[in-house]
Amino acid sequence: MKALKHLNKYFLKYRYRLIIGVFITIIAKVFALFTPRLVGSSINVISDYFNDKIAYEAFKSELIINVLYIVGAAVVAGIFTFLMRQTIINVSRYIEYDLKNEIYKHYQILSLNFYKSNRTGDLMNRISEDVGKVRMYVGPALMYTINTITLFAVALIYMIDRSPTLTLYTLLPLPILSVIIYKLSRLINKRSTIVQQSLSTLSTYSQETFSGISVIKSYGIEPRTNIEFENLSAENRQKQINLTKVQALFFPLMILLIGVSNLIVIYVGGMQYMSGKIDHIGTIAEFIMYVNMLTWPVATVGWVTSLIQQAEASQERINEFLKTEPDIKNTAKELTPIKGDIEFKNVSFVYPDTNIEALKDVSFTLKSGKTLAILGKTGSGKSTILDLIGRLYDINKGEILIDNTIISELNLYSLRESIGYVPQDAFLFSDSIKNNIKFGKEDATDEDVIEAAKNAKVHKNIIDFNKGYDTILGERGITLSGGQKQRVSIARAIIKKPDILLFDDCLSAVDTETEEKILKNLVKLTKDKTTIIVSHRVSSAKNADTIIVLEDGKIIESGNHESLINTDGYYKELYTKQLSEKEM
Ligand SMILES: Nc1ncnc2c1ncn2[C@@H]1O[C@H](COP(=O)(O)OP(=O)(O)OP(=O)(O)O)[C@@H](O)[C@H]1O
Repeated sequence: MKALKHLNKYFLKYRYRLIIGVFITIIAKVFALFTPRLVGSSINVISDYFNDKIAYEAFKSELIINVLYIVGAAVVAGIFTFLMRQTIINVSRYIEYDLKNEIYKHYQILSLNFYKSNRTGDLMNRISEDVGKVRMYVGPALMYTINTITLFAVALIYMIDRSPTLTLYTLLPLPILSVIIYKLSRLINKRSTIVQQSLSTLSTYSQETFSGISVIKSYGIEPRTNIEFENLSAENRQKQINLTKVQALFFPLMILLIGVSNLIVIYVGGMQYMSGKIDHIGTIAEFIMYVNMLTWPVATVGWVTSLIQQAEASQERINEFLKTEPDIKNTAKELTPIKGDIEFKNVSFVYPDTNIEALKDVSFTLKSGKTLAILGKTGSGKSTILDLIGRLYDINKGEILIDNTIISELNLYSLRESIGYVPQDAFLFSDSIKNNIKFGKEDATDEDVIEAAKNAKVHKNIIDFNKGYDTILGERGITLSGGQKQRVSIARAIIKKPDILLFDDCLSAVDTETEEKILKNLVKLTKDKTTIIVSHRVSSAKNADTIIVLEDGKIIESGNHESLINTDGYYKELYTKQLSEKEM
């Protein structure tokens, strides 16, 4: 129960609703238990009439009054049972909502590394399935526990009042029932978890094949994927059948145990009536009703126990993430406006998850308003430099200074707010093109959006779509070409008018002519902004104030276009090669 303590703050938050819920439950049960008493006394009236103890008129009026009471008690119990669900189950929905928000908010502050070391499916599971299991504890488990306690307390008073011996015999099979249901519930849960796991494998497999459908089709491997799906599906079917087997045992077992209890009541009650230990025959009917009313709550004790165990395990998994601290911490509480001077002083960086040393002793200075181009082979560490400027990771050695302040001492949100980042792999949300561009600046007007799209040379493409800027993009923007996606992504960054602009090889899918036009616009737009362009093309780098060439995490060349084409090395080689390609 230690993990579940996390929920106490929510119980406290909704304490008034819960207290009302408890009262309502008690009232509902008290009224529900009137029925057996009234049925018992009705049978006594009938028996008295047949034994000539009362006259016909008295018999008739007493019976009618009893029937009216039964109807009245049932109506009141029904209304209060409805209200019981409306209070306690509603509270569980509120807590579920709060807990989901708490987890989501926490996910948002966790660092990139957390997302690298945990699978998306796991993150999703903890916020959906695990929260769902915890809700069963704060809702149904709590409600059934109050229900059972109240029902037992009230019923016991009534039963002992009628016959203590018969009460003992009636209650005897109930603990056995509870233990059996507990064992069965555990088995059901175990098998349900196995079914859930197999379902999630099945859906992950289908999701992946749908996302990669073009690869599957172009390689003609549909039959192979069909067989694999069929195999996974068959495995799932078998697991579902195994689950159904134990589920099917649940109700027959209940019926069997209720039957045994009823037999005991009839036999022991009958014997006691014959021997005169029970005065009225109606008591036997009353006890039969108690058995039927108490069996389900007793069965729920076993069920509730296993619900609590599951909730405990789920909450433990949730707490594990909630307790995870972000690797990147914001130490400056005050906002720190950024001008845009960037300096790397002997920076070395090792990725914590792979231990790859991506940067080795890298130093450069970039004054605010100037442009730096970074070139180098794949895997040489270009994107890593951009990630470090956005403080997606903290460095292991050296110093990164922004406006002469160590990056970790700046307010994290001010730093990121001042950056417009265009990633290598353009990611667009399943939303309209307009909203995807506005993502960079929520209060942007339609004119701002159009201007940004024009500067990114994507406006003409957008207005060619039937719905123009309102065109909805599918998952990962599948309706756009690679180059169009890159340009929408550029528009998203420049609309923000940030002080620092980071372009990570974001013109790779654009033809050289469009690239030229975009670069021309960027020269105007980035005049007074610190800009870093990562590229594999000399054409993107040549206008930069400084160019650095990376190899294996180290700077091997640096200078400007003029100086570098006059020095033998990677840049000159690339320039000559790309120039001859252009001439061809
Ligand atoms: N998130 C990461 N976790 C672990 N290792 C990484 C991560 N990102 C990059 N690396 C490794 O760090 C090295 C530098 O990668 P980086 O992405 O900075 O290269 P790059 O020059 O931008 O490459 P490209 O031109 O292909 O984009 C590579 O060896 C890469 O495998």
